[in-house]
Amino acid sequence: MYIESIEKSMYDLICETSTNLPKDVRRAILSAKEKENKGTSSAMSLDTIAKNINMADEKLSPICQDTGLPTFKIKTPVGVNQLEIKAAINRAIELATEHGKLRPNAVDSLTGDNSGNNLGIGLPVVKFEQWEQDHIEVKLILKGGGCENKNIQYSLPTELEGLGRAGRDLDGIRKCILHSVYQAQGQGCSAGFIGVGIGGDRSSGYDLAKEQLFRDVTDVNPIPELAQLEDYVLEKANHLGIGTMGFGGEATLLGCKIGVMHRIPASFYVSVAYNCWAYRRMAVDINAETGEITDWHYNEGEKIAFEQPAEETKSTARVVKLQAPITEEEIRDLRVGDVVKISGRMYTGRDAIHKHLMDNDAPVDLNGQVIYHCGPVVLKNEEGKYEIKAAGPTTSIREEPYQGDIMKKFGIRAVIGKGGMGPKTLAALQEHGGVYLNGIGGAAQYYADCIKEVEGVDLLEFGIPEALWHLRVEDFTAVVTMDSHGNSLHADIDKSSLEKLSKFKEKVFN
Ligand SMILES: O=C(O)C[C@H](O)C(=O)O
Ligand code: SF4
Repeated sequence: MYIESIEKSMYDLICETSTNLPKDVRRAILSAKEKENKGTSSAMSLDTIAKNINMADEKLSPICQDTGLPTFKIKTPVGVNQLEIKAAINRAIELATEHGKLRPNAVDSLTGDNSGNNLGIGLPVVKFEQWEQDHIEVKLILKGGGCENKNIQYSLPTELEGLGRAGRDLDGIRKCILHSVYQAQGQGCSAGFIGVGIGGDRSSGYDLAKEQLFRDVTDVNPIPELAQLEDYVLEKANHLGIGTMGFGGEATLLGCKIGVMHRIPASFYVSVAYNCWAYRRMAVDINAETGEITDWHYNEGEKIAFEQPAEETKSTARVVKLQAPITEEEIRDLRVGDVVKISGRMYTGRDAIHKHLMDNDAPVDLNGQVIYHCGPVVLKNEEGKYEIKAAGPTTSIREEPYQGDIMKKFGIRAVIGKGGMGPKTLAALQEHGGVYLNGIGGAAQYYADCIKEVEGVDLLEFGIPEALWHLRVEDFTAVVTMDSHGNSLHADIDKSSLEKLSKFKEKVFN
C-alpha cells in the first residue's frame, strides 16, 4: 500500500510541476506584465506567456516542451527506506513520460541515443538527506536546458565586460551577479529568476545556487547584507533593458536569491543558476507511514489565472501573413520588428539535424521552406497518428556553426527559434535572402495549438526531440529579429545592455 501511494505521490508531484506554474511565480509574471510598455514585442510575449500558462493548466500538459533534468531533493525521517522512494520515482518518471507530461529527455552522452523513458545513467537526479521531522519532504525542479546553459560561475578576482575588476568582496559579488544577467540576454527565456551561491567549490557552489531556486519568490533573506544585495540586483537588472525574450523592455529579472557558504582560502566562487520564466519547481510533504501527500508547498495566496483581456492588446508592429513555402521576395520585404503569422508547412530541426545536414542530403525538399528549432513532446493517438503535445522553440545559437551553410545549401528561407543567432548567420541571411524569426520561448502549449497536423517524420532514430517532424501550421506567430538587410535586434540589445551595465561600474557595497 505504502509503495503504491508513494509512487502515486511522486507521479502527482511530477505532473503538477510540469503543468501548473507555482503561485509565487505567477504573481511575479503578472507584475512584469503590468509594468511592461503596451504595444511592444515584450508586452506581446508576456501576453503569450500568460496564455500559455493557462493552457498548460487547463490541458494538464507541459508548460514548456523541455521538461528539463528532473532533480529531486528529499528529506526523510530516520528509518525510512530511501531505496523504495528512488524506485517509486523511477516508475513515476516512466509513467509521466508515457503520458506526455515529460518529454523523453535522457540522452546517452556518448552515443546520442535517447532512452525514451527519461531514465539513464545518473538520471533522474535524486538527493537524499535525513532530518529530525517525522514526515518526508520531496522537492522537485524541472529546469530546462536553455536556461541551464546560461548558468555561469565566476572565480574572483576577475575582469568583467562593462564592469571592470570584481574583487573578493561584496562589491565584486554584486558585479558578478549583474554580469550574469547581462550575459544571459534573452537566451534563457527571460524574464528569468536567478539563484546565486557564494563560496564553496565549483560543484557545491552550483548546488547552493540551485538550492536558492527553491526559495519563495518574495521571501526575505535572513542575512541583512544579502537581503540588501538581492533587492539591489532585482532593481538594477531591470534597468538593463534586455526584456522578455531579449526583445528589449522593462522586465528582465523576476527574482534574485542569494545563499552563502564557507570557502577555502584559494578559491572564491560566485555561482549563478539562471532559471527561465517557466520556473517549474514544487514540493510536497508526505506521510511517512502511508506515502500520501499531506501538503503542497508554494501554496500561499491567490492563484493568478491571467484573465484574457476582452480585446487583445494591439501590437504596434506590422503584421505579415506568410504561406510556406516562402519566396525570396517575400523574405526580403521583412524587417526587424515585423510580426509574422505563418501557415502551411514547417519542419523541425535542432542540434542533431543541423549536424546531419552538413554532411548529408535532406530527406525532404527544403527549398523555400521554414525550419523550426524545436524539440517537441509527441504522443501517438488511438488511431496511431502522431500528435504534438508541446512545441515551443529551442535556443538557436547552438546552430550558429551550421545555420548559414545549411540555409544556402538547401534553399531554406526562414528559421524560427529563440534567443537569436550570431554574425555568421546574419551574413548568410543577407547574402542568401533569409530571415530569423524569434518565437516565444517556453510557450509550448500556445505553439502546439498552432500545429494542426503531423504530416510525417524523418530521422526519428535521433529520438523524438531531435527528429525532423513535418508539421502543418496555422497562424504560427513570431517576431522578425534578424532580417536580410543586416539588421539584428539581438546585436542591438546586446550592445545597449552592455552600455547600461557599465553604468553600474562604481562601487556600491563596502
Ligand atoms: O530543449 C528544448 O526544447 C529547449 C531548451 O530548453 C532551450 O531553452 O533551448
Ligand atoms: S525553452 Fe525556455 S522556457 Fe523552456 S526550458 Fe528552455 S529556457 Fe526554459
